[in-house]
Amino acid sequence: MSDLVLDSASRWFGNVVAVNDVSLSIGPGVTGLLGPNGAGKTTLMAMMAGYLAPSAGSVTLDGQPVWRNTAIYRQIGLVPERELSFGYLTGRQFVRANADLHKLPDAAAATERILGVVDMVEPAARRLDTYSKGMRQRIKIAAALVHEPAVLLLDEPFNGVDPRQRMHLMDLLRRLGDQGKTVLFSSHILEEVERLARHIEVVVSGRHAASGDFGAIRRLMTDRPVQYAVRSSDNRRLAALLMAEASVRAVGLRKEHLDVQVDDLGSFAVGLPGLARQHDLTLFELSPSDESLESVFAYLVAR
Ligand SMILES: Nc1ncnc2c1ncn2[C@@H]1O[C@H](COP(=O)(O)OP(=O)(O)OP(=O)(O)O)[C@@H](O)[C@H]1O
Repeated sequence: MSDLVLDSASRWFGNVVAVNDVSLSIGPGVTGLLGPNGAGKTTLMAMMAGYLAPSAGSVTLDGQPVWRNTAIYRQIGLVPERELSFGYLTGRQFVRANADLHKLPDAAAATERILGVVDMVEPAARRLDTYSKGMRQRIKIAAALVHEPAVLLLDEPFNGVDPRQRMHLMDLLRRLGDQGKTVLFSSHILEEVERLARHIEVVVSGRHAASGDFGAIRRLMTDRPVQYAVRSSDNRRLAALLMAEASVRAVGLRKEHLDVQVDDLGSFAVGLPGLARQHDLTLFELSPSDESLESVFAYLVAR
């Protein structure tokens, strides 16, 4: 099974609400936790791993509360975003220390086994401070998996990792998901999440904003109204023409340009040049005015 369930979970720090009334359920396979910086992803993962108590609501694994539950800690591995602070240890010593902390009956064998899984047997004799970013991620994953937990949580595992190592890491996580582990990784990059996750949970400003497979999330993001700045040889006349277009939701006449809110991006972009030509207008500029990821997320929250 291995279902992680958050039920109206909140976490605040003084008067900062980092996680606000989040309810969601994460099962076996790979799930992506998508959200912009500061959305509360790290706080959510710390609560899921039992490192932080929820201020309200609950976090359970297969019905058991995670917080202060040693039996449940054995079922969970967390790969934090922060860098390793034991650069003087070899990869093998670092993983072994984690095996010892878990009091594994054969810590040496468990260490060798997991070094093999993450493909780090050969570099394991070297010090951590000689590793590339991708290798550091893999050794952190080995340390989080050495006790064979059913759940693996990874905070921004691909940040700063080069493309080849990223593929390697993605393959590893995919394999773990296929083996039936519950794998949850956070990211602020939609493309990254789309490539790997069977299921996506979106959080924005501490709130749960959306949930679904990548098709559903992509549709939510591309079907949203988009605002364009348009400049032409006669903005006033173009505004009147645009108002009659089905794909246009609103037009604002500014000093130098038009703000055009578009529902259907595809047909607007295809139709605009023809419309201008037909009425002898010249287009000088067509540029999206709110394409930041933050605005996409803001739309999802406001729905
Ligand atoms: N220990 C803390 N004390 C005070 N505020 C905190 C603490 N931890 C997190 N916060 C605040 O809670 C909010 C969510 O932070 P969190 O780190 O969980 O977000 P995030 O989505 O992981 O972002 P990032 O990817 O930038 O780390 C932020 O406003 C942050 O400043």
